[in-house]
Amino acid sequence: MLSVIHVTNGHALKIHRSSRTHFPAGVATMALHHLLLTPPHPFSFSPPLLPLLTPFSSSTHRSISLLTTTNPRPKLYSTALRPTHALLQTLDSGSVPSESALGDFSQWLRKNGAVGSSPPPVKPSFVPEGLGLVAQRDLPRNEVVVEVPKKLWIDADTVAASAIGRVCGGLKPWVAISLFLLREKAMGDASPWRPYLDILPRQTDSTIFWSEEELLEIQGTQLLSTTIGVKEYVKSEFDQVEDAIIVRYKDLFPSTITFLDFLWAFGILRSRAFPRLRGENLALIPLADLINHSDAITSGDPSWEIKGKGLFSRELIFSLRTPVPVKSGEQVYIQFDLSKSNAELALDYGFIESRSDRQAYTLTLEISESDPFYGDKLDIAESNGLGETAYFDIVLGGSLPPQMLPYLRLVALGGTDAFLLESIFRNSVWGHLELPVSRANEETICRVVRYACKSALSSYRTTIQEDEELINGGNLDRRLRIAVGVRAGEKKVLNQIEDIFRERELELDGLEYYQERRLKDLGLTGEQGEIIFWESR
Ligand SMILES: C[S@@+](CC[C@H](N)C(=O)[O-])C[C@H]1O[C@@H](n2cnc3c(N)ncnc32)[C@H](O)[C@@H]1O
Repeated sequence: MLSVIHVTNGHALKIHRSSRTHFPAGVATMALHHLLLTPPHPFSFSPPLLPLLTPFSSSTHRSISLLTTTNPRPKLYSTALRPTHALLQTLDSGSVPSESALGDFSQWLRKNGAVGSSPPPVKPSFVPEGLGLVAQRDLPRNEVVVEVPKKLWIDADTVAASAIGRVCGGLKPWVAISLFLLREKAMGDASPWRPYLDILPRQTDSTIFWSEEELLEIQGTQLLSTTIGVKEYVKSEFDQVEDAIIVRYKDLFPSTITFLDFLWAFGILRSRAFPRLRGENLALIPLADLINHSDAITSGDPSWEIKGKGLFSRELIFSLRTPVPVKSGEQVYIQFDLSKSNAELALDYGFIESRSDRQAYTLTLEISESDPFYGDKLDIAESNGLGETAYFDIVLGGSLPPQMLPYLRLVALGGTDAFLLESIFRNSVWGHLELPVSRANEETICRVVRYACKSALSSYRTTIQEDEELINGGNLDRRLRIAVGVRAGEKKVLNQIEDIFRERELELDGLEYYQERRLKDLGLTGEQGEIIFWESR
């Protein structure tokens, strides 16, 4: 899968395109295993998938055909019920429940004590983003808007206490909760969760739900590789659980559960679980999960907490606050996650932002196993918190991650510079790598990175200019807007990286390298860098 660029000193520097959201066959399982098990981390979605130097591969196309949902998007609105908000009219109505379903849900919440004070500060309502929470009076900053008792959460405890609890014991929480949701859904009226399940969208605009045609709009992007990787991961989890649980305990699962059902459940959990309620703590919190995201909320502080209530604080409740004052009739919003890139927002939630620091590209660098200095380089990388593969997220307008240049220099190290790999330098080598090592080494990294960027840029179907014309023209379908925004953002970051290394290449003659620094330290160079000779009589 990896593209290998041969460098002059006889060993190979592997560099390939990747994304924080890429999943190669080999590491997909591991990386994705953490997907819902760990809190979001910039690198939790990082493994490489598509080689940087090859165009969109045919195997990728096969993966898309295999995994793309072909579900027609159902229309749930009658014309009469269609909301009048301008944006809502352009929303795919398949993602919005009926008014009667919303009424039943509100009643269910009241019955189960989930609305808090009376009258409730917010009301679940139709909003441009589907459903949302609308203020019923002026709300000051930090006012609690929703309190949901634990008995209404859907988490591992809910599954354990249910009829399928005894067969879900060893499953990952997200897999167990997915099976629970699908079984309860199939039970219809017999399920106490029906009012909640009925208001969940059939799909979001997450790229995991895009058609093959829609995915073509992100051809060449890291987002596409990630999306395919995620779907492959969900498929592999489904295949396992299908044999081990669904078929084996047929009596517990009276209706067929398909991969697309399972993917729906995955998408629901991914888009609705609050960031710290993932992994082992994964939970769906009905009502609170109707809160939408706004980029106008710039504080990263979580707007919620779990606290004890009732006699001796025994009952746990999920409490959601408004991070800013909200006027009556306006929607309450929170900030979902400041650290997510547009690709992550698109994958998890199905929207993106225009802020430049959401536009990112992940370079994946690797120490080749065929490198004659593989062992030494790996040892040095590991001593500095990196590994055989390292992922570097580069943000539009931001500088290169501090460890990227030393790692690049390490990977490219060889020839007459290889002495730095000897064990006597082990404690100081990283310090040396933080500065240019030699002209040959610095030239190699510039050449390789520039080549990698150009190759990546050549795999997109459109130019930045074409994308910008589309964006400025307006009237784009929501998914196309996401596609165009993400592909334009990736290309801008790639151009930025290319520019950095082009400029550096022009400065190669003016840089100070290891040998000059060393001579200087020993007092063997003059003011102008000339070498001082001693003549013996
Ligand atoms: C936690 S749920 C919020 C409730 C959701 N609107 C619904 O109808 O059930 C997150 C989902 O809401 C939608 N959403 C939230 N904030 C959004 C925004 N700023 N722009 C577009 N869609 C948004 C996306 O579909 C996202 O996956």
